[in-house]
This record gives sequence, structure tokens and C-alpha cells, in this order.
Amino acid sequence: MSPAPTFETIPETVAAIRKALPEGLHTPSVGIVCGSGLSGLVESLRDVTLVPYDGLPGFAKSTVPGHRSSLAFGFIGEKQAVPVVAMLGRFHPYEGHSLSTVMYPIRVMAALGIKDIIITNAAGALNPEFSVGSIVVVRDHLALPGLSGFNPLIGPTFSPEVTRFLPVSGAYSPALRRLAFLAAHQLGLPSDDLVEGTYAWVSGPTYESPAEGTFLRRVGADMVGMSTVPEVLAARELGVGVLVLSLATNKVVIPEKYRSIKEEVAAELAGKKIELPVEEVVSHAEVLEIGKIKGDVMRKLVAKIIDLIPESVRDATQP
Ligand SMILES: O=P(O)(O)O[C@@H]1C[C@H](O)[C@@H](CO)O1
Ligand code: HPA
Repeated sequence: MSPAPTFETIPETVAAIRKALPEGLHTPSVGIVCGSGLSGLVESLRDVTLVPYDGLPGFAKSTVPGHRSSLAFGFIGEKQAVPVVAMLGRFHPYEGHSLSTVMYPIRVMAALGIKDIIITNAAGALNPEFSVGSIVVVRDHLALPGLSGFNPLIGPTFSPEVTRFLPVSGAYSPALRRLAFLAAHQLGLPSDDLVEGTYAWVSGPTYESPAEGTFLRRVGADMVGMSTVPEVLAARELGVGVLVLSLATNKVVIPEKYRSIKEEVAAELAGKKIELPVEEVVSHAEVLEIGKIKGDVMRKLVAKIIDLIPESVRDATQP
């Protein structure tokens, strides 16, 4: 496991980043996290400077296919040139990274000056009304590891300024969620392309068993994924406004009824012919493929949302 970076390392990391940047990019106002297969979001940026994670104090290396290991700084927007920083590649606890390592880049982006962050991810759809390729504006989360003793904020508080007891009831900014739907409308996206839902965070790296998928659906989750929630908590702890967009890359199979091997054997012995169900198996290759197909829509949506964030909001720390 990579050593856990702390509050003390932040000034060193910020100085290393600023040294690598031209002056106009020193203080980005919006952060972006690119989920699995979604690093193409960087193509919306103008005048890009890449800062590799390698060599940045406190940063690890992303080991997951579909994740690069660089920060991209640049400008986005048609109406205005908004300075942004995008993480091309995130860290997941299942890679062996500590939760402090997972949250560290968000804390660095906050120290650089971001006021809002758009976090994207690839996730499995539990809600049967969602289609593969739908983009879900996350309105709430179920942090399964958090509920079972692995809350990312357990341990010494990150800095003297942050609260010990973070409220998360309003973690997903209604103002930014509203801009997401306005942006989709302005882009002419079909209404079913952008939906709302609750994201369940699980540790991975296994995908869900049918019983786990059924459980998560029953307790109110619409999507399930292996990231994002620690980043949301790190951002909210520092007053950064959060928007999460989840791309449904696969449907999580929730069986109406388990296949009964006992009944199949009995039918076979009785000489009856029965039709076997087709088993669907999710893979990371499929996840990346959908990211490739829908990457352009996600990219345009993120750029449009940033363009719509009023300057007054970008300049004010969110409550
Ligand atoms: O980083 P994200 O959450 O976008 O990646 C998802 C979750 C796992 O890392 C991976 C599984 O296919 O994709
Ligand atoms: N489960 C968990 N994480 C995921 C999935 C899934 O089905 N698809 C993409 N990330």
C-alpha cells in the first residue's frame, strides 16, 4: 500500500505543480475527475499543460486500464475561458491505495483553488429503467464501506480547519445538478440520456454477485461503482461544490428467480427439454467500450456545464 499522504505534504505538491504551469493556470476554478475510459474529456481543454503524477509528492500511479496518470490543466468554455484541472486517472482502494491516497488529489485541487468539481465514473446500472449509455446525475450515495467501518474520513482530521463530523445530506449540489439538466437541454440530448439516481459505493474489484445486486437495488441504489464517494467526501470537507456524473456501462443482472439446477436435472432425467437462460457477464473491456462510445457526449456535457456555471458561483465557496 502506498504511504498515506497528509496535510503537511500539500504545500510541497502545490509548489511542484505550480512550477510546471504557465501563470494563467495557477488557480483553476473547476476540477474534473475522469472515470474509467473517460480521459477523453481532456479533449475539451484548450492550451493544455500535462503534469504527470510521477514525481508529485503524495501522488501514486493509477494501475487500472483506461486511467492515465496525469493532471491536465487548461481552459474550457465558449462563453468564457474557465481555468480547469482534470485528473486523467484516479486511484481506487482496490488497487491497494490507502483512502488518504485516493482523496489526496482532490485535496490538492482544493488547495490550488477549485470551487467546484465534476466527478465522473463508469458504473453498473441497477435501476431497470436505465439503459446502457445513460448518464446519471447522482443525487445521493450509499457508502457501503463507510457504513461497515471503513468511512474514508476515519482517522485524524485532515487539517485543523475541517469539521470532525461532516454532514453529507446536501453533498450533491442541487445548483450544479440543475445546470447538468439545462446543459443537456441546450445540447439537444434526448431526455432519457440524462437521468437522476443514487450511487452505491462498493470496494470492488469483483463485480457484484446476483444476490449483492439484488440487495443494493432493494436498499435504494440505482447505480453501483467502485470509486467517487471518497472523492466527494474530500471535496465537501473543504467546501468544494460537487457534481457527479455516472455513465451506465452495463446492467447489473438482477435475477427474477435463480436458475434451479435441481429442476434442470429433474427435467433432464424425465426426458424433458428446457431452455437455459443466457448468462450475462460484465467485463472491464465492456466498461471501457461504452466509455469510448459515450465519451464524446460526456465530454460535451461537462464542457457545457462548466460554461453555464455563473462566475459568481465559481468564485464563492459553496456552503
Ligand atoms: O474509476 P471508475 O469508477 O470510473 O471505474 C469503474 C469502477 C472500476 O474501477 C472499473 C470496473 O470496470 O470501472
Ligand atoms: N459494478 C461495480 N462497478 C462497476 C460496474 C459494476 O457493474 N460497472 C462499472 N463499474
